[in-house]
Amino acid sequence: MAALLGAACVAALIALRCLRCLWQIISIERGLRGVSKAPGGNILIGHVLPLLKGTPWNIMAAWVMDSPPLVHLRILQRSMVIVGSAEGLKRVFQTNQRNYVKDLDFSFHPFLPILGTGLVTAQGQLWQQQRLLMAPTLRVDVLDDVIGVAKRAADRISVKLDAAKRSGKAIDMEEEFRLLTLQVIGEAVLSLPPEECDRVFPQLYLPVMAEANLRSIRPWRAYMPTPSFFAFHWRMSRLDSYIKRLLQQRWRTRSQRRSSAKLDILDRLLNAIEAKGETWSAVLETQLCYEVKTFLLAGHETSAAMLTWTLYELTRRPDMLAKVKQEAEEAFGTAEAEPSRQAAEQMTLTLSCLQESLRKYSVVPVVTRRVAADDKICGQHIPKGTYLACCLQAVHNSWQEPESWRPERFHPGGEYDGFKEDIRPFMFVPFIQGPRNCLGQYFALLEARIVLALLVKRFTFCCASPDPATRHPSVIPVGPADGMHMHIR
Ligand code: HEM
Repeated sequence: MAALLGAACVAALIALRCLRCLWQIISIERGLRGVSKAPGGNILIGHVLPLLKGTPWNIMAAWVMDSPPLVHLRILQRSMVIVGSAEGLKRVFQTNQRNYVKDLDFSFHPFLPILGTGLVTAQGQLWQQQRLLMAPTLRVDVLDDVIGVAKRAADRISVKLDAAKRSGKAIDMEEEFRLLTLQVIGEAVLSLPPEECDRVFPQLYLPVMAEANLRSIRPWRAYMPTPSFFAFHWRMSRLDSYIKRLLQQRWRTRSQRRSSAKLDILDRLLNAIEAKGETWSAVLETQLCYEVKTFLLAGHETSAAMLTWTLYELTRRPDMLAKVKQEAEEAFGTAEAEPSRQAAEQMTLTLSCLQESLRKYSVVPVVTRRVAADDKICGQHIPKGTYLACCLQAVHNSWQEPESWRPERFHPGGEYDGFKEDIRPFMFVPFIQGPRNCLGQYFALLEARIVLALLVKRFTFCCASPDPATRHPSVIPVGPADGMHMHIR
């Protein structure tokens, strides 16, 4: 009798939860009545099937461009609104930024075992605290050193390119840029030698990221005890031990390192922590481990994709390539000395090429958020609990002839300058905008300017991929679908 009563209680609790969930769905859906609905959904699973018919972010961009500025859809029980205009992004990223939190239970969920409470996935006070601590290290202090780190990486890749030139074999520049950007971030953050980066990261870090990406589309992989499940946990624990060992050693030797000429990002971070009067603890160690993995994630594939697309586009615009080479000659000279920060920052034409690739290819096509309290976006009511897909790609595609690659758009008096002043920063959002914008944007653009300038100065690249411009259908950051094979002359 007692067992029966217990079972009835459990069943009643489950039923109550289901009813509550249903009520939430109904009230959010009713609140979104005024927002145009995406085509093709059904009552049971919402718009899952139409989204699975192609690349989800391309489909979302097409929907919101057909019915701007907002489109409403449902993914299983989650009501979502696609935001596809600069005005809408301004509300979410800046004007009412605090109301739009990271959706840790949905799109970020598969990455939480890796990123934990690192900066990309942190919320509230912890985020604010960590952002304040880290912003100076990435935005100001380390930038002078990035020039040398990037130049050394370009010198190393040049040895490989020379070998490819002699052999006549095509080389996959996407893969090479991925290794290069990992080496750059490994050296800038942890002073890791390149061989160590090449040894550790492809073995431990890249496979766990690949598994997390797979879990985004097939969430059940996180719960099924398959060989990949166990391999993921084994690699995670080895990666964490490796990073934590480095952290402990650094903390012990921090006073000796302080007098050394070159401080890396970790040195600067530890100095800032010590200056706050903090002592070493397991909590601090775990937080720093998350931050290191966050830098690795945020800082390499994005930059690699930007470099790959820019190199590809330059092979198709000989006039622009000649100007980029000219700029490189001026910055580096024939002796190829390390340029000053000022000289590097004067490579504005190279910068416009990188910016135009970020616009055309929307390397990060969409970022997601959750609405903390009822709000209005572009005059439409958006209820608490709604998920947002901020469609950066839709905004980038609303420029004139969006598929054409024209760095001139970013030159003084170009298309970018022509946008109304109040929305201009939200018409170009590869790094988003506002308080949660990308902390590594200056780092990434400086690194890429140095690498690109040196490579086009030294080599001639000819595309060997049959279909190089096709974007990867399912992985963010978006690179080419099948690598970027090039012959070197
Ligand atoms: C072309 C290269 C890059 C692109 C396109 C890019 C893009 C982005 C975007 C779109 C976000 C916002 C994500 C969101 O709010 O959901 C972001 C955040 C972030 N990025 Fe980047 N990123 C790049 C390079 C880098 C590099 C090189 C680093 C580190 C060295 C970095 C570190 C970060 C961090 C720490 C955040 C989190 C900021 C916060 O939430 O306070 N990124 N990035």
